[in-house]
Amino acid sequence: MKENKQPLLSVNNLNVAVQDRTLINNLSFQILPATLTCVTGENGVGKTTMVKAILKNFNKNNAVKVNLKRSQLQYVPQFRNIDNDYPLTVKDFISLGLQHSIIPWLSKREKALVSKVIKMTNLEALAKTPLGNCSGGEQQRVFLAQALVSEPKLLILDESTASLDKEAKFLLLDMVKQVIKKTHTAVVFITHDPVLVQTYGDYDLNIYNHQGTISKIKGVK
Ligand SMILES: Nc1ncnc2c1ncn2[C@@H]1O[C@H](COP(=O)(O)OP(=O)(O)OP(=O)(O)O)[C@@H](O)[C@H]1O
Repeated sequence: MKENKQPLLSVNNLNVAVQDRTLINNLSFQILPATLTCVTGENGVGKTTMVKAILKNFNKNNAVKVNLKRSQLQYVPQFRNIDNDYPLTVKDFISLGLQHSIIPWLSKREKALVSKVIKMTNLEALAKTPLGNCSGGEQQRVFLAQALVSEPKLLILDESTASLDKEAKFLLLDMVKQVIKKTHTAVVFITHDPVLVQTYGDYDLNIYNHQGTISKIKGVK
């Protein structure tokens, strides 16, 4: 696939606030295709609120310029409580992420897409398992897969590895890197884990003292 170097997202002097409190002043950065940008900073600096501000301002003004359709941006949120008796199978849960056409059943193309994503996220053996029976690490892979079936160009992962053990964190990020390589999707990954930032990140968008600074991670070409 030929790489396009046009930014998918340009944030220009965005002020991020909750109620009357400004969390980040004049935030500016760009996201290029096929890159992994880590968003870092202490608890409460405004990382999740920044993502919500981007979604809220999506192409409404100059502060958030986006070179994609809304359906091409997927956000995997921080918390999802799946009860042990949650009945949907992994495959059915992933299919819910399809941008549905008018027909109520899955088309041939949609079925093929779901199968491709299940393979890509290494969930073949769990496809018929109820999601409630999956481990935390497996569930995170399923959430990733559900976001991927809509073929996003930009994927935002909010602390997707927070509850995972070390091995599962690395497995998930290995998978994310493979997806980036295969599909040129750009990933924005909110994380508190400096090892993951150094191991997998191309860029670090660090929020500190109400300012956001983006830098290339050492060793990245
Ligand atoms: N709807 C809201 N109303 C009032 N305050 C809010 C609201 N949402 C978030 N906040 C506050 O805004 C601040 C930033 O919250 P946010 O969740 O964006 O931080 P964060 O950097 O993502 O934190 P963490 O790393 O702990 O997830 C916090 O002080 C939080 O309490």
